[in-house]
Amino acid sequence: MKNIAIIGASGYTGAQITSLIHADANLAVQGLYVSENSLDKGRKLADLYPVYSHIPYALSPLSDEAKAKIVAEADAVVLATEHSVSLTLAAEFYNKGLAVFDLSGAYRFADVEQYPKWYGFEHTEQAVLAQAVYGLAEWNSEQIKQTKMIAVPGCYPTASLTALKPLKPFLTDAFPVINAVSGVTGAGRKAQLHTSFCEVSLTPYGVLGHRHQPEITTHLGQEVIFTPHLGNFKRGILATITVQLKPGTTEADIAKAYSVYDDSPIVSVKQNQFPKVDDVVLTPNCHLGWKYDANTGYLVVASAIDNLMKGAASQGLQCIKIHFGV
Ligand SMILES: NC(=O)C1=CN([C@@H]2O[C@H](COP(=O)(O)OP(=O)(O)OC[C@H]3O[C@@H](n4cnc5c(N)ncnc54)[C@H](OP(=O)(O)O)[C@@H]3O)[C@@H](O)[C@H]2O)C=CC1
Ligand SMILES: CC(=O)N[C@@H](CCC(=O)OP(=O)(O)O)C(=O)O
Repeated sequence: MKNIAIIGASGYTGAQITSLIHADANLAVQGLYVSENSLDKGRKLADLYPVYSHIPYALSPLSDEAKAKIVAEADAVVLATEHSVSLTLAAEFYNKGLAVFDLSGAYRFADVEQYPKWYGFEHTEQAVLAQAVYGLAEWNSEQIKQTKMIAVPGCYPTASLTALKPLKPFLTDAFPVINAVSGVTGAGRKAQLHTSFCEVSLTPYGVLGHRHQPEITTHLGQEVIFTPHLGNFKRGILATITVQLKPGTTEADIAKAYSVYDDSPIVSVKQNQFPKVDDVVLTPNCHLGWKYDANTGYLVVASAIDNLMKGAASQGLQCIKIHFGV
């Protein structure tokens, strides 16, 4: 049995991963934590989310005593906190010997120069960063076993990289074009004008400047054009990707490339049939669908995930289970 502390447990991804860990026979919840001055400290998770009425734990403030208790009792921490909070907490717990599963972007780039540009801070924890592995579970399982610092990928990069990585041998210099729509939970639980009911419609944002563009580029090893959109639904991401493949690439080549997922219980692939967000919401699954025009060399592949599940919490759980071998 592995004991897991969840920090940021009152947020959308934190509550989701709490429910997954609570349901797992090989894992136990050491405790749920929020910031020291949180308005929710002392409240039960079930009071915030009645859907989790079966989960008995209350939210504790992350005081120095709470941190000492985590170090004494837990095997790992999940950080479901914003990037700058994860930056320091990850190093604190990693340096005390715990495994760290960070859902934020604070450890996803090996190159420290990316952080001021995309996250607005200097990376102050370079020794820990050097140990970090990108937790794209289907691709990096060996490294996830071997390090205690796992940077769980972002939601859009998970959808995009799962679709594009098998195609790597067939890519040319032409940038894949990724158009992706996310549900509003992607922006987290805190109140913000642009995510309020009357404001949400369907619109692109972060055009030619979203931090997930360099994340996808880095972990694909190829430049991409990435345009996210906010849609008027709660959960889920649909990424539709258009890419021109090397001359001579055949349908059989593409089918063979995607057969890398044949044994995956999570990723399923269909030819000439496209996924729907509703079919993956509340599941850990990624559904891919592709169609290829051999005359022009253009391939369209669509990738659907639940942003809070495969895009964060269930991928975090995959990483925990791979890391601990449970
Ligand atoms: N939402 C999504 O679809 C995805 C999110 N992510 C990433 O996961 C992380 C969490 O996102 P999300 O769940 O949406 O965020 P939320 O805003 O919903 O939740 C943030 C949580 O962090 C807590 N928190 C804030 N400050 C501190 C602190 N100093 N110490 C301890 N806890 C703190 C908050 O509680 P309180 O303020 O009351 O203390 C809350 O529980 C972010 O880095 C996000 O970028 C990654 C993939 C997908
Ligand atoms: C709809 C929405 O706002 N989505 C978030 C992405 C959430 C996520 O995956 O991101 P991290 O890289 O922050 O972990 C955004 O565009 O910033």
